[in-house]
Amino acid sequence: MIKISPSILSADFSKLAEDIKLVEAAGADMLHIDIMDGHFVPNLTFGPPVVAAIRKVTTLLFDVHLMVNNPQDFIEPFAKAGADLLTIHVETAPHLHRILQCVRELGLKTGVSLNPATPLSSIEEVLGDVDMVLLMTVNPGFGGQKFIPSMIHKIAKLKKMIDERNLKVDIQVDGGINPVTAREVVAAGANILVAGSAIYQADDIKKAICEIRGT
Ligand SMILES: O=C(CO)[C@@H](O)[C@H](O)COP(=O)(O)O
Repeated sequence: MIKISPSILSADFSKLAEDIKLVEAAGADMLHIDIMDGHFVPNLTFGPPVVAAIRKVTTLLFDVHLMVNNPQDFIEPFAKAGADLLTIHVETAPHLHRILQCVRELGLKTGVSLNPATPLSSIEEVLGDVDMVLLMTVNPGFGGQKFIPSMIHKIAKLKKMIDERNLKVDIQVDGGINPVTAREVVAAGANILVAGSAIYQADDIKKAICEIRGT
């Protein structure tokens, strides 16, 4: 089953609650919330108070993607704000195992994310400790970028690593996902697709979600 996680980075922030309800009504499986700090990535987005505020308007699972330096400082605040799944970038966490343990102890699902240039070998030792791996298919920071085709091979390689170890780990992809690239990433092994502009810029959001999911 392919799951769709619309990225609110592409929503209209002046009517964020409304835009979240739109994707919920259109059949989204979860909500992708990009947390950017202006250091790890060259952009700024939301802090815990915004996440706590939107927690009141939807029951969608909150898929919180931390693109911040010092992620250990933000785990508890985002857990309290209502995150369900917290994804940490491997590039930001020298003590990755400890951070993931901390996320799990707070009762949240754990994700680990890799930038396009970061090799899969960096997560070999924690693959058994995560619920999800998020492979960035663009360089993180902005919506509306072009999918990087060489990421298809990386997705397939990760799928093989997971299957060979008989693990149940979701593969999420994020960046440049539209109905065309969605087919390619799913064929390679991805099962959770994040999409921002392809959903929020569509005339018919429900149709866009169905087309990306392939239903
Ligand atoms: O994390 C990011 C960008 O850094 C994404 O979640 C974007 O929001 C995806 O946007 P599209 O590429 O789908 O427009």
